Amino acid sequence: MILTVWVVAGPAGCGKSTVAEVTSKKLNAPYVEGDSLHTPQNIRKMAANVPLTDEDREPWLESIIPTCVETSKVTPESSGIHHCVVTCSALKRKYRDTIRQTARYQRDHRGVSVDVRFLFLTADEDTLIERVHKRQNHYMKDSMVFTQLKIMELPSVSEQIDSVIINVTGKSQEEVAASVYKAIDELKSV
Ligand SMILES: Nc1ncnc2c1ncn2[C@@H]1O[C@H](COP(=O)(O)OP(=O)(O)O)[C@@H](O)[C@H]1O
Ligand SMILES: O=C(O)[C@H](O)[C@@H](O)[C@H](O)[C@H](O)COP(=O)(O)O
Repeated sequence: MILTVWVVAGPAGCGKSTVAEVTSKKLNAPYVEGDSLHTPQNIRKMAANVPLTDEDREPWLESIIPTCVETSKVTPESSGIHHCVVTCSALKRKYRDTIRQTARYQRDHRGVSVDVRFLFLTADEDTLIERVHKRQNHYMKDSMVFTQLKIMELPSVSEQIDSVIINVTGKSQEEVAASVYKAIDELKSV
């Protein structure tokens, strides 16, 4: 049994939730909204325009894979290939490495084989600001985009084994979906 977790990553407004829905339909897989895994303290901080520290992010990042395993209802006895989709900004290499590490932990200590794949969405600053501004009922303010872009590290060449970068600037939702399907095919075969 293998569970592939598709992490739809990138800064606020890049289209994570939109792409996660498309990916979840394409793979007939459950979809976990990563923002729902934050502690109330983290949400209060972000709503007050205070960027999270790495210490704040750690328990959140560590909860991503276990939540996907639980949501997918896979156990060491399950058979076949399973998929789960989750949104998580995962802006820095070390955040993605934490997610990769928690996947290895599932295999080594829980007997559940988890592969992680990152669909990393990026867009120019103006696009992100405009989209976050339009988002309703969300705790993130548009100014948080600036701090996110400051710390963001696009997946490096050495991460190409499990990650694809998709620049969504100027692309319609249909064009983004087409790029996502292509990336899924590429990453399925590694
Ligand atoms: N390709 C696109 N072109 C234009 N608007 C988009 C596109 N993808 C998403 N949006 C819109 O941008 C806003 C942010 O998208 P969302 O999926 O919530 O991003 P995120 O989850 O990364 O914050 C939403 O209003 C959404 O409808
Ligand atoms: O779409 C968004 O509103 C953001 O991407 C949001 O998901 C936020 O990024 C995280 O909740 C954690 O914050 P960091 O990106 O600072 O780790």
